[in-house]
Amino acid sequence: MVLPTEEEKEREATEGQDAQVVYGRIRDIVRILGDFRRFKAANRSRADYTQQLIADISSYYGYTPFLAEKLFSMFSPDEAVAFFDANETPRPVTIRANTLKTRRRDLAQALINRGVSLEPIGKWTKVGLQIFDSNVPVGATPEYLAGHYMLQSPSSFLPVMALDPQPNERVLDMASAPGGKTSYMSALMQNTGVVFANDANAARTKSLSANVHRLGCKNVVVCTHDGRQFPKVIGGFDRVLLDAPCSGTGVVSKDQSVKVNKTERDFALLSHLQKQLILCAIDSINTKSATGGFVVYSTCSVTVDEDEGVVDYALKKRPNVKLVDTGLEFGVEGFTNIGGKQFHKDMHLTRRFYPHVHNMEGFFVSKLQVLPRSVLKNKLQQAEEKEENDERLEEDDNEAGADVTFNDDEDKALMESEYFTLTRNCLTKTQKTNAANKKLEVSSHSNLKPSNLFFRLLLYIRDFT
Ligand SMILES: C[S@@+](CC[C@H](N)C(=O)[O-])C[C@H]1O[C@@H](n2cnc3c(N)ncnc32)[C@H](O)[C@@H]1O
Repeated sequence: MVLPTEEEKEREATEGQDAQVVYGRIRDIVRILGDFRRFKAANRSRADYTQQLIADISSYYGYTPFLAEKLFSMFSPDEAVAFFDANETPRPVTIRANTLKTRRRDLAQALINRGVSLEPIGKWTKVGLQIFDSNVPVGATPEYLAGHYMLQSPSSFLPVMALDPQPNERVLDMASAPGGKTSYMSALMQNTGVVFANDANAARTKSLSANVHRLGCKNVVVCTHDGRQFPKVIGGFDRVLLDAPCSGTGVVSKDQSVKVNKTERDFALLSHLQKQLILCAIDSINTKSATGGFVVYSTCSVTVDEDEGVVDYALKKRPNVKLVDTGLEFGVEGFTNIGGKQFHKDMHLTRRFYPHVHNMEGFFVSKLQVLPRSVLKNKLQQAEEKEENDERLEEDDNEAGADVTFNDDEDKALMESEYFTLTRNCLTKTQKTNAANKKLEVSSHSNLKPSNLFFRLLLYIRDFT
């Protein structure tokens, strides 16, 4: 073992003191920004303090200035610091009981007998257990090797609970390795139907296959395609989970490299890929599914560009898709607007999970229902008809004597009206449009006599030939 030199010890001590000073300043600025009028110094603006705070967060917690600012901007200053603090603390170790092989109660008893201290995670899950302490490595107990449980973070239960796959369905897990969610889906479907577990990374599908075998999932087909090849490869699914490749800003406590290894360009490329994948996920749905028709889009990132930004894009590109309730009991509502960006009004139905709020990794979960295009067509038709009707009513309001029923006398009056007194060449474009609208309006009246119709037709031809 190499002992640190006196010089190294001194440097460490100085750095420690420096860090304490920076953390003290972070706390001070948060307090000042919390009641700005009361605490601010005379010559300093809010922007000054905020800039200093972001610089201090970047240096104290070790994020690139770009990422520190990106994450900071999503929260109030005090919540931001709570978020950055929580990323420094490891999350609890948790496992999911595999109901294909055991019951949670039996598993808990077996592990307690081996000297594991544990408790159910919470009321919201019937399969999760939190491990507090253990005399044995939980990743190598006989129960683990026999496939009675999966080491899995609670946040990764949530997309599967939202997807709610049913027995006998046909389900796609588009980006599935190493298979925590695939195996949970398989269990919820009681080993019936089929789960296509896809991942573009062939190396990662090895651990996926190993987990599928260990956990006894017999309804899983493992495949290795770029998700963007769906539904060309295979489509017609009742449900699709897209647990998308992401920057991992929700799992910093597990992987500290996220703090420094993503540039602005990486974020742009990722959200572009996520947008392509979500459209493929939507297009892989059988819109006539009797039981399903749902896509769940989730990420382990908290950045808006990878979450609400992607869902909003999908809603714009696919008008036959709507956001629905995730069915999850907790979580913070997704943003309908933030930093000058406006998202779909239903974005509040999506759910965000944060380490500092929920003591679990940061996660985003959204659930989309994909409707048949015929429903969309009807909806569009109805919307169009409504729009036409509204326009017509508006015009009626604007026109004197708009409520016209036609008879011969009125037709006579009309003959003497603007349509006949103006020559065609004198009509402006607007007048022509008005004239055309009037004629279309007239033609929709049911009490027109054939003679009147003929007369109208003459008018129409006159204006538009
Ligand atoms: C967040 S991880 C999935 C975790 C997995 N759902 C689970 O619960 O164990 C994202 C996965 O996306 C895969 N991936 C990346 N690009 C992809 C693409 N274009 N198509 C399909 N999968 C992709 C990665 O290999 C990675 O395994």
